[in-house]
Amino acid sequence: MDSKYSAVAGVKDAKTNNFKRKFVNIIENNVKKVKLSQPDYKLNNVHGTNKNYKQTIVKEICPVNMQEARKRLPVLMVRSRLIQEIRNNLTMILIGETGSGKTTQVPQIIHEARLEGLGSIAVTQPRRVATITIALRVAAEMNTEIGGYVGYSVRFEDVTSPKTKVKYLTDGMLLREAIMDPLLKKYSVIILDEAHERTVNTDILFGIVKLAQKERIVKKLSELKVIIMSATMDVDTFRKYFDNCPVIYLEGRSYPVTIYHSKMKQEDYQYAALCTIFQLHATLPSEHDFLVFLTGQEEIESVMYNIKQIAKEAPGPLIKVCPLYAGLPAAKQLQVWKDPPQGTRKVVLATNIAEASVTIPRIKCVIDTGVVKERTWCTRTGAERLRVTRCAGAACWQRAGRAGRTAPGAAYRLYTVADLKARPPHSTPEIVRCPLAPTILLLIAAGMDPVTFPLIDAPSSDSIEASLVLLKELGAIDSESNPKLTPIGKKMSAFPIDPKYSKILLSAPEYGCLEEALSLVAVLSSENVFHTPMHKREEALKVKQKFISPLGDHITLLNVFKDFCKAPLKKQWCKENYLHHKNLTYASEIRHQLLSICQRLNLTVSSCGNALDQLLKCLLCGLFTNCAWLRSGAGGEGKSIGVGRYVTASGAGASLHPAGALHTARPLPPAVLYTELLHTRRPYLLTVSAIQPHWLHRAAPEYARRCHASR
Ligand SMILES: Nc1ncnc2c1ncn2[C@@H]1O[C@H](COP(=O)(O)OP(=O)(O)OP(=O)(O)O)[C@@H](O)[C@H]1O
Repeated sequence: MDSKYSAVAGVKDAKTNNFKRKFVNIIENNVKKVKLSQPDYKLNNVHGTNKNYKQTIVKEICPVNMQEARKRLPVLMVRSRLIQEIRNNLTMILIGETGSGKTTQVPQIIHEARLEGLGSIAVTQPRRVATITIALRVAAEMNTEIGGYVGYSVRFEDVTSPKTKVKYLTDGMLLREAIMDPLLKKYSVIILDEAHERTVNTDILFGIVKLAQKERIVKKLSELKVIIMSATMDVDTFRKYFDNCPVIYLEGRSYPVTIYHSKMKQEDYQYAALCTIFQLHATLPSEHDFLVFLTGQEEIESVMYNIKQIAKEAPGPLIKVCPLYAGLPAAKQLQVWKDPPQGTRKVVLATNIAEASVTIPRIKCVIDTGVVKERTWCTRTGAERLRVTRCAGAACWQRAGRAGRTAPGAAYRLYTVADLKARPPHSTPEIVRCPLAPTILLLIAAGMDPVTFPLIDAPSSDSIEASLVLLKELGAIDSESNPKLTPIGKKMSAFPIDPKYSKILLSAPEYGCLEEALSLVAVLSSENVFHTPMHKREEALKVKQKFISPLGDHITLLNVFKDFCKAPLKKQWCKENYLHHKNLTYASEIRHQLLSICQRLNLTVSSCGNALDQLLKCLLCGLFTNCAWLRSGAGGEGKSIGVGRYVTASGAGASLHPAGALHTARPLPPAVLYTELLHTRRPYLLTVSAIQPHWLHRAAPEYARRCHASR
């Protein structure tokens, strides 16, 4: 709320010189001016699982003069040299400025020179939205339909065909393909893009492709070329890891980006962002769209609300605000690529999902707050901590690189030059700060040894051990040393979801509740279904009451999903009930896919009807490590750490989240099952249900014994 008031105060200031004096000062000047030209557009044909939304954005992704623009890209200037290098080397690192054409052009260059031979080209991306938009762009550039020669594959959506030669896919999807075929035989070229991001999946893929290359030589199979790409990566580390492979530096970028730095430290980055937006808004033409980097959904919604309020009074053209964050339904994410009506400025408020790879045409100004919300995991307590932290230098350069892609641009950094210099150049790899059980299961399923697997940066042995213990207790592996998949582990790895969730599905027939378990796991694997707009918060919470179950959040979610499935006019129904229509639709698509895997595995699909405690018992089979007990004394006791009314099995203190169904329950249940333990300002248990403590013994006897012994 504070930010709202300070922002509105900012508007009042904006009408006085006070505002200008205050915020013009934050910028250091260094301007270049270049003329812009406006492209005209045509609509291309696309197909996919959701035709409509892709058609609405494709015209912005594929302007008619695209081929002209392509020719000017720096990567095409060195086309023949690049072809030669790729021919001569099995592995290479390609470094080129943001926007130089690596992601969209290198696969095309390879394909045009037929370097892939009979195989195909895989290009990985860390993020879904980038994967889809880039594939659409490349299909248009190659004048072919998406899903034909060019396709993409993201979780729960595969738009490829046997014809596909250039396939964009998320790193997670390529990892899943590696389980089925660790030698990745259908590919002759694999491009691992945005290597600097160091997601767990990409880090594992580095090892997988390295091993596959060697193995294919030993087995006298066709060779596998590997290209590692980024604009901002730690070259020495990668080069060493890839046996001193050659590094190709690509000079030049599409258009210049002028960088402005704040002259002084900004105490409130949201306020500084708002002021910068309106300062630029008052002076720049409406075709200059803005991209503002913020840290998360709540912050984006709050800034969005403030912009809309301020815009009513501020000088300048009309404003269209577009949010862009991971939890937003895919179709809404893609709306960001749509041009606003003429005379209107688009202001995109994004998290770091828009930081790398993407090109949003018309973005001429990037406003970078310099912060990111980072998730870390504590091996000992199993708690995930979400905290806002300064992003690494590489991320700052990536963000600036989102401007200057279709015309010259500018990046306004709300932090000082000294601050930038003090930042670590690269972020800590995800693999050393995340739970590893899902990844280790995939590695074992692909026949690899998780302990000796070659990694650039190895996670701590504690972290690997904790994950192996969890997999053993889930029944996925036979032992922690020299682990092999059990029959149930093999089935678990068939599902593209966390092993805790696949264990729930595999246990459900025993509890007669697979119908309900499928719905719930689908909803939990989708994004947040509740829509709580800031300005209608009270009303949204009131409407939510009708779904709330005294048993807790899981059954509440199930109630929502069941009613959604029954509603004849789903969109309208969601609107009236403050629910995200797209996220629920996505959940039903996920359910559909999970159901077909269950049917393939011959699982009995039946319903537990009103005996919903069966479902909760079944949930415990996968989420048994996520139990918490009510503290006996007000201040807590024993070995618990931190604050909160509950203590988890690992001794972490936490409170029920205020948005949860059990928050106001009295008396509070003595034991609960939670889906997530999240540490934001304080530790919270998220998506919580009441359970009976003795259920744990049947659901996970081995764990219950260990847990009992240590309590
Ligand atoms: N959707 C799009 N709309 C308009 N232009 C686009 C689009 N996608 C790509 N381009 C153009 O192609 C250029 C090259 O994009 P590409 O993603 O290949 O660059 P890159 O070198 O991989 O950049 P990064 O390192 O930031 O990922 C962009 O700068 C832009 O001019």
